[in-house]
Amino acid sequence: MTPTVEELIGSVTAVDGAAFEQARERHAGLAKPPGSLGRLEDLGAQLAAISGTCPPPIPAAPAVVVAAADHGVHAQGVSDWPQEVTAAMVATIAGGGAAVNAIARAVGARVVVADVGTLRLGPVPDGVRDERVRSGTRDLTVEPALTVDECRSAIRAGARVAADLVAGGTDLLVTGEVGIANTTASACLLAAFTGAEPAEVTGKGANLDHGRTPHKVDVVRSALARHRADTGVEARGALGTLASLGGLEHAALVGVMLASAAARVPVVVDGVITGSAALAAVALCPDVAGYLVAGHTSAEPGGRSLPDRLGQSALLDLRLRLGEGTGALLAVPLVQAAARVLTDMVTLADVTKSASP
Ligand SMILES: Cc1cc2ncn([C@H]3O[C@H](COP(=O)(O)O)[C@@H](O)[C@H]3O)c2cc1C
Ligand SMILES: O=C(O)c1cccnc1
Repeated sequence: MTPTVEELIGSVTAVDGAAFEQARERHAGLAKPPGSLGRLEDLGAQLAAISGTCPPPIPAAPAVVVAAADHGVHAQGVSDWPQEVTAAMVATIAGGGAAVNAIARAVGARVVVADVGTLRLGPVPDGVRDERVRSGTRDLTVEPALTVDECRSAIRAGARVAADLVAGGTDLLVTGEVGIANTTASACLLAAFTGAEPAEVTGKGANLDHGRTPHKVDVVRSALARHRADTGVEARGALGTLASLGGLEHAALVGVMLASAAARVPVVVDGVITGSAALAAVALCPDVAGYLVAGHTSAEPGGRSLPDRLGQSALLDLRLRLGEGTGALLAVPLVQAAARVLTDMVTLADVTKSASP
């Protein structure tokens, strides 16, 4: 039985501050000038806090969950791509030919693509996990994109996928997504959860014609106005806000993050889309924040929203703006290296012992 959203939230405990301090102390004594491994030292300490052990386990079996769904807001002309591209990309990922597959192979990660709500007439193809909640969202400029019940179902779907992976040995989760028009829903979530102005978090997504970005900003602004007039972010709470403005893939990724955190498994977060889902997850369950690693800084305008909220610098900045989990996957070797440093290195005392005559 999949836990309810409240049960999922209740099963997440804060990361272990004592293990964090132990890792900090260990780093100070390793065979290097203290602090010289910079961001990698912070990451190693975070991994220790997540596992509650120092040294932390070295992640050996990473997996990316690519959650896929369509968006009613596409009707507002916010993407230059037809919605059929979402289902086509899902099939491409299942066939192993997308960017996420190439990069996952390079870093030794498993790829799981889950359809949580693409527009499709036929059955979900082989190799795609069928977790469909409904066919796309409603137009979020007109009405809430999802009912709270639909949002809960999508969160639970994502949690099921993550829990199954963890049960099968996955020890590092990576978030990915596809969904034409989902950078618009993401901009709405980023603005709602950070208080940023729509123009600060709305970009060209998958190459929206430059002249149409101001229209996309207007769409985000009117969606936020509609949402506030409906009931307001405060009144609806994090779940209501996610349902009102988010996509099925955003909600599913919230479930992935909750279930991973509940299992004390780190989650590497990708760009603005999975980042906006992460902001929703943290708003729903603040203890999730300790389990999240900002994989890279997306080149989209909202690329720094999640790293800033987590108080982290993202691990990579490669000017990526694709999604699918690509940037987060590229950061996987850094996560493994951060754990390995704490496991493999000898201490400064060992070095000075061997230096003495
Ligand atoms: C062929 C193709 C592959 C993609 N893979 C990820 N995205 C990315 O772009 C989409 C969001 O951009 P927008 O909001 O502008 O539609 C999402 O599917 C996202 O995953 C893709 C987009 C396309 C076109
Ligand atoms: O940062 C992302 O996740 C992103 C940016 C543009 C298009 N698709 C995804």
